[in-house]
Amino acid sequence: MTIILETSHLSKEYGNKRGIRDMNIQLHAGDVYGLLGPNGAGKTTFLKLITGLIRPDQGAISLFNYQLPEQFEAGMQHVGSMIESADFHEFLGAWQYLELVARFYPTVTKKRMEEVLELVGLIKVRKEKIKGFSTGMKQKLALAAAILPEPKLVILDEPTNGLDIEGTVMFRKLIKQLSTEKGTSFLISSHMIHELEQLCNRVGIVADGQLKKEGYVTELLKNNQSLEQFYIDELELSKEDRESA
Ligand SMILES: Nc1ncnc2c1ncn2[C@@H]1O[C@H](COP(=O)(O)OP(=O)(O)OP(=O)(O)O)[C@@H](O)[C@H]1O
Repeated sequence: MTIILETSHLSKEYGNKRGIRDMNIQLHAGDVYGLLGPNGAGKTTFLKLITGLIRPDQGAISLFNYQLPEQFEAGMQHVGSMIESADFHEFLGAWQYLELVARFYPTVTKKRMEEVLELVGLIKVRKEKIKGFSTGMKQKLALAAAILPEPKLVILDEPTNGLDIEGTVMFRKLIKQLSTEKGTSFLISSHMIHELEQLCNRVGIVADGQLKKEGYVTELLKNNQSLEQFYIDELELSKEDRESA
């Protein structure tokens, strides 16, 4: 199995002593890996470290065999990401925004830009200014930008936040399609357990800034009635550990 992302002992502590500690995660090519955890567990921090938005205090990140942060650009060339609510230039139209993103990727054509807008359901409003977009529409545009250069790995932080049912179904179909037809790998953070159960082949449970457990969804489901039950049991164990420490 080809390892496309590996973190070892990745740690980041904010001024308030919160953050993540000793996160060791491996992603294999073709994985749809779900990072599950309650609010404040450290999921976004982990994804920000991998995408270079913040720097680690300790630990190593290898992305497509490039070491971060030293070889950041080379490592990120096959990665598309959507971390927290995208910060858009609101005066631009959706099409103009994608044109701006496309400047970083010489291989992206106008046809590809139309294709991604069609995929996320924004083709009809491509000329409208982002200022007038709803949260869900902005989320869809951020997703379009993340998949625009046909990356090998797509990193998505809470991607269905703000999406309606139709948008959520679109998002799920898109991930399945890209993963089965193009072999795209995904790293997705969410607390929507049912969503991850349907989408992912592997999940990691994060709580209190640490990776508490991980495994193949099929394996986890063998011993548990549902991923939800497994998740609740793991969080309960982690709470007991904390209380007895
Ligand atoms: N810039 C920051 N400064 C100080 N503390 C921070 C900062 N960003 C995050 N934290 C803290 O670090 C911890 C992990 O936050 P993080 O945003 O990574 O969690 P999360 O699992 O993504 O949560 P959620 O599901 O609510 O988005 C939290 O306790 C949070 O309060």
